[in-house]
Amino acid sequence: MSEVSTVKSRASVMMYNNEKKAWEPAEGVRGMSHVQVYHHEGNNTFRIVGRSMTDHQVVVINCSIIRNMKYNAATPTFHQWRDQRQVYGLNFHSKDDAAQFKDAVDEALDTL
Ligand SMILES: CC(=O)N[C@@H](Cc1ccccc1Cl)C(=O)N1CCC[C@]12C=C[C@@H]1CC[C@@H](C(=O)N3CCC[C@@H]4C=C[C@H]5CC[C@@H](C(=O)O)N5C(=O)[C@H]43)N1C2=O
Repeated sequence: MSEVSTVKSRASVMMYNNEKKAWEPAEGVRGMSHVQVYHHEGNNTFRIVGRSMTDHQVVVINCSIIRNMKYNAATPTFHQWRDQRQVYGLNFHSKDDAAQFKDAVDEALDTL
C-alpha cells in the first residue's frame, strides 16, 4: 500500500536550536522546500515530508503526525510543532500555502 499525498505547500523548513534559543534552517537546505502530508492508508498513519525545491532528492524533514500532536499556527504564515527531540517550524511562502497545509494536518489529526 503506497502513501497518498494530501497537500503540497511551499515553505522554508526551520528547526529550533534549544541551546542557542534560535531558529535555524533545516539541515542541508537553504530557501524554500515543498512540504507534504503523506497518508499511509494501510495503517492509517500520517507523516510530514519536506523536499528541497532545488534538489528533490534532499529530504529536509520527515516526521510522523502523532495523535493529539499540537500543531500551532503561531502566525498566518508560520506554523510550528514539537516532538520529544525538537521543535519544527514552517515559514510558508503565502497564507494560502499555510492554510492549505494546516487543513491537511487538522484532517490527519481528526482521523488518528
Ligand atoms: C509551549 C511551547 O512549546 N511553545 C512553543 C510554540 C508551540 C506552542 C504549541 C504547540 C507547539 C509549539 Cl512548538 C514556543 O513558544 N516555541 C517553540 C520554540 C520557540 C518558541 C519559544 C520561544 C519563542 C519566542 C518567540 C516565538 C517564535 O519563535 N516566534 C513567534 C511567532 C512566530 C515567529 C515566526 C517565525 C520564526 C522565524 C525566525 C523567528 C523570527 O521571526 O525572527 N521566528 C519567531 O520568532 C517566531 N517562540 C517560540 O515559538
